[in-house]
Amino acid sequence: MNEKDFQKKQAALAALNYIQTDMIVGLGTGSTVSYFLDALAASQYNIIGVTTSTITSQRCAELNIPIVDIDAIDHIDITVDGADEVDSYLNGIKGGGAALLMEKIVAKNSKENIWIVDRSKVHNTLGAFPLPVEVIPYGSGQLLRQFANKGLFPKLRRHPGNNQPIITDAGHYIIDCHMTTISNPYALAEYLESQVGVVEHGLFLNVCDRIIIGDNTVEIKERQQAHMEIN
Ligand SMILES: O=C(CO)[C@H](O)[C@H](O)COP(=O)(O)O
Repeated sequence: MNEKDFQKKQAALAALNYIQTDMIVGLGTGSTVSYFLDALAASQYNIIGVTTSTITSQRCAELNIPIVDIDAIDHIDITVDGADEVDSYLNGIKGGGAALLMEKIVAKNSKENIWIVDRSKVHNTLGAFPLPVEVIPYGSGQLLRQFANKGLFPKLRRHPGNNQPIITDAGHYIIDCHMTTISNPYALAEYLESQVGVVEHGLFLNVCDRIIIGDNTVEIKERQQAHMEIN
């Protein structure tokens, strides 16, 4: 196991400390969450999961973790998810695994959100990781043009093998915006949310309550209060 995977696993194991029997647990998507699912399946906790992607549902089936439809429950106690990048305010970029829409729906309906990450994902400012934006296929070429004019350096995400556009679980495309630095994530989120054809974006602002950074010694940071950019 390489250093990054070691850190992911350490963070995932530490997240188990926040789980209690009978909880309804939101289950994110990605390789870090996969370590968490392994740990959860091996634990004594009797939980019900709410999944954020087909792939996580499949992993739960393999591991015998019971899951429930999000609309069949009235609350989610806690969600454990990964992230692609996190800043010092615990804001983040998600969607590297194309699951950002369901991840955001589950997160917004959770009483508490924990992100588990390796140290390479923690930066002062967001933008090093390309920002995924989930869009309706119809008119996506127009959005690509608008985003380019806005200086967002957009690129339609395609399968490396056949070069076809990636289709999300909800049937949408992903446009990755390669900006390098996002100076005002709040303004960018507002712009993206105002564009017709944009379904959701990967900026998760004031969502994460606690981040667990895996390392030889696990570091845990808690969000103190909502952070708002003042223009
Ligand atoms: O947002 C996500 C999927 O849409 C993942 O949480 C994110 O991509 C992190 O993945 P990994 O744990 O594999 O690095």
